[in-house]
Amino acid sequence: MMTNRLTTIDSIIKGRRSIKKFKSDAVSIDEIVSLLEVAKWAPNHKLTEPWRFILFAEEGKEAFIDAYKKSQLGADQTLPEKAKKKAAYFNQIPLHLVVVMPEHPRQKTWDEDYGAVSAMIQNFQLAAWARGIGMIWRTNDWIYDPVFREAIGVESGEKIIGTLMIGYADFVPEAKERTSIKDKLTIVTTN
Ligand SMILES: Cc1cc2nc3c(=O)[nH]c(=O)nc-3n(C[C@H](O)[C@H](O)[C@H](O)COP(=O)(O)O)c2cc1C
Repeated sequence: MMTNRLTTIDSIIKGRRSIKKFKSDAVSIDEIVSLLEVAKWAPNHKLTEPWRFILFAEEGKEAFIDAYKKSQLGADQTLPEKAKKKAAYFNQIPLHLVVVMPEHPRQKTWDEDYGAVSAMIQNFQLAAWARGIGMIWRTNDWIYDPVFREAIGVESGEKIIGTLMIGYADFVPEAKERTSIKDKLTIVTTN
């Protein structure tokens, strides 16, 4: 019994991939909310729960894409071809979830909060993967752009940790090799 459970957890961790090609099928907002309810059980020091989320779904996706486009306008206020293509690609993705962290002024707490949000996001990715939902965690340059931040209502003193682009996978890429832990691990057994 225990072995089976561990095998399942291990295979979800190892089998999850970042997804870039999605089916057009909608993902239920309620399901995302339930997955976030699961993911919130991530370790977080002093229970700061240092996260909030903005979910862009249905017609709301346009607000996300408009914010992206606004951040990409050239000096002549035109949208470069590359950004137009990206915007069209984003439009095909069922959901966009922006993860936001309050930036604590104390470095130690900031570091702990960033660790907690990262753990929360990975919980979310894994819980979603176990239910057949894929995503990619993106940290593109424009999430740092004040134009994008303001357009989606991120306040000063908040950091966008990433955008999660979510849907059912249309293509699951091959796993990229990981280094053997033997090359990364020092074991100390004597004093
Ligand atoms: C903090 C963080 C930021 C990432 N940002 C991007 C990104 O901006 N664009 C992208 O294509 N992938 C991004 N990724 C996904 C990684 O590239 C991906 O996890 C890695 O290539 C391994 O692939 P896998 O997740 O399928 O195992 C990010 C992952 C993390 C953890």
